[in-house]
Amino acid sequence: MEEESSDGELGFEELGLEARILRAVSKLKLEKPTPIQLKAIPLILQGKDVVARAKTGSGKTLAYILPLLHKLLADDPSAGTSAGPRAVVLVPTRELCQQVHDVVAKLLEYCGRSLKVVQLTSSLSVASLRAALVGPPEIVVTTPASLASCLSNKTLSPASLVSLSVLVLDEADLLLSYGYEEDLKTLAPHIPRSCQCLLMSATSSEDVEKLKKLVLHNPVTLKLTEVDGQLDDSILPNSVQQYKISCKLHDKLLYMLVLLKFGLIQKKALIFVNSIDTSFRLKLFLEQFGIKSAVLNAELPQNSRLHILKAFNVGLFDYLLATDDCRTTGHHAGHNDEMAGLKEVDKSRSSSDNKGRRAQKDTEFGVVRGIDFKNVRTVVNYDMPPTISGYIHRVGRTGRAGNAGAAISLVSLEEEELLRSLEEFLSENVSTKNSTQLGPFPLLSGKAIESLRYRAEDVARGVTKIAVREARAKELRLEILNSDLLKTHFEDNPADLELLKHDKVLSKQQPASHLRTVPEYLRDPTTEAASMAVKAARAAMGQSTSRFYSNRKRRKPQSDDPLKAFSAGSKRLKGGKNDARGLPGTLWARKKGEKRGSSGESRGNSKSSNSSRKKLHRRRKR
Ligand SMILES: Nc1ncnc2c1ncn2[C@@H]1O[C@H](COP(=O)(O)OP(=O)(O)OP(=O)(O)O)[C@@H](O)[C@H]1O
Repeated sequence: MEEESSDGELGFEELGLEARILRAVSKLKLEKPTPIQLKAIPLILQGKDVVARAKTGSGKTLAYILPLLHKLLADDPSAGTSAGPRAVVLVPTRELCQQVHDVVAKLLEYCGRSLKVVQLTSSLSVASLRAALVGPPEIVVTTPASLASCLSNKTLSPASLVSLSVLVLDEADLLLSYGYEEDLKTLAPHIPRSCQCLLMSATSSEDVEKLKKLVLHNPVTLKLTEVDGQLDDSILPNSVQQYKISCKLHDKLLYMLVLLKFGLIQKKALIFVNSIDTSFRLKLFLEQFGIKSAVLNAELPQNSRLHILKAFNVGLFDYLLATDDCRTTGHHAGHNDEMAGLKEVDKSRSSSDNKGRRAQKDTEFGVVRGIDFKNVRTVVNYDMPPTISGYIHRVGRTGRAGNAGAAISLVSLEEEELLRSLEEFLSENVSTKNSTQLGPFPLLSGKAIESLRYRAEDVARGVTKIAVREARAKELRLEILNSDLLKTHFEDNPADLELLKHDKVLSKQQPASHLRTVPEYLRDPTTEAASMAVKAARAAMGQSTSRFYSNRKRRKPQSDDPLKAFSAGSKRLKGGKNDARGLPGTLWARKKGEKRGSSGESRGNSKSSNSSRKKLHRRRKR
């Protein structure tokens, strides 16, 4: 990789990790450490407190987990059991608890030694917390609130933290904005002085500084800028191309329809909206045109959310409409401070109101922040996020681990101010790399938009406020009904993801069949060529090797990008209309060997799950 290429050809073997970990890494099919892993792992192995700041999707999780496991595995098993956990990983959301827990569990399985890892979240009863802490487990993954409540309700005695040898604050830039300041202050005095503390974050902010002071001792600070001694200030992966589309607010449904119906964006796509109602409006609208999608928001029960994330990750549906928790209704952050967005968020959440909010709403939930979505090729901002940090976290859900991705923002007149601030921020804070600029989206022609306008406006009129309210209530009812059953069912059959469909049709009326296809007379040859370009790009999979896998310097020809090679204003693709060879080496090609719905999870163990399946189906029919 050009900008992120790292120290020569160093591999995991040269970082000082022990053999069992190296075996696990190779089973995970990781070829080379990412830049942040290269820098952080040796320092952590030396026992230093480390603050690691690296962009979204850069592999920070393994940067701390691998040396953490090394340290625990190296301990003498004959030394007897310790009073409490040896390592605690603090994350801001339950989804992240699950994610980090799963990564650790997988590695431990491959390492072949039975260290115990548990996750503690506030959804667990005191009895379940007690059961989880029996042993005690060597590794606990939790939110600050859950750990603090374990201490206060005595499920974990403060004295047992004396055996703590590693504490990790993951997604540190989010921990305070999620309202955990008081919890962290409660925990800090119980952390032994000898405990090694690690702080991982995608961005820097006053919050990160505060946390650093609260728990770290004389840490080494790593910023991506310092990796390789190269100037790389980007806070977003350079493999993500950013685009903007200006349109009227009431035309957003139409624009979205054109992008999806004409296949102008690469799947899978994560589409962000700022309110739950908007996500249902969009869903109801799209399903009239035969385009299925699922919604994800903080209102859904936790089991459903986890299931939706898993189903999306394995490719059971292509479009996920996510309402993220922007935590502010105010305007964007000032552009001079990188994390001003988060500060603004903080102001809106004084610590005194955190407890109240937690009771009303599931605040251990962030929909997407830090979540490692697999193979998301496009992020769409249907609504512009109200803060710059929100933009960075959204866009960071694509282009992960050096894969190619695109971020497209639909910008209405009302949102132009936000866009201006964002662009100003990017130009002031980010180096001149092309990926940091928002260019016009080239595959969309005025003709394509007008061709679907009449139909779109007609259907949009039918998606009334009442229809949205009903669909939202129906979805919630169904998901609550499913939630408990999902829990027991998936404990027994974790791979049985297809059992529930999250992209089911919610409209009362079945979509009209004539809206599913675009008739010949509405088709626009230029847009069809653009659509073919996208398809060809997708078909040209296997050409793109993750940037992290290669330490060799690679050239990235601009013309490899179909969005650059093609403009809706021109009639032809450079390199031939249907010529997949002339298409995307980088931007839109899928990762080698990647197949739809085959991210390593099988499609279900049908025998053992038949009765649960029937039960679930009976419930859903009712
Ligand atoms: N050395 C590696 N080679 C290839 N892929 C890797 C490597 N290390 C991690 N990955 C993959 O990169 C993806 C992103 O990693 P991770 O979730 O740790 O990113 P992150 O830096 O924590 O991002 P965020 O700040 O958004 O949470 C994951 O799918 C992970 O499996």
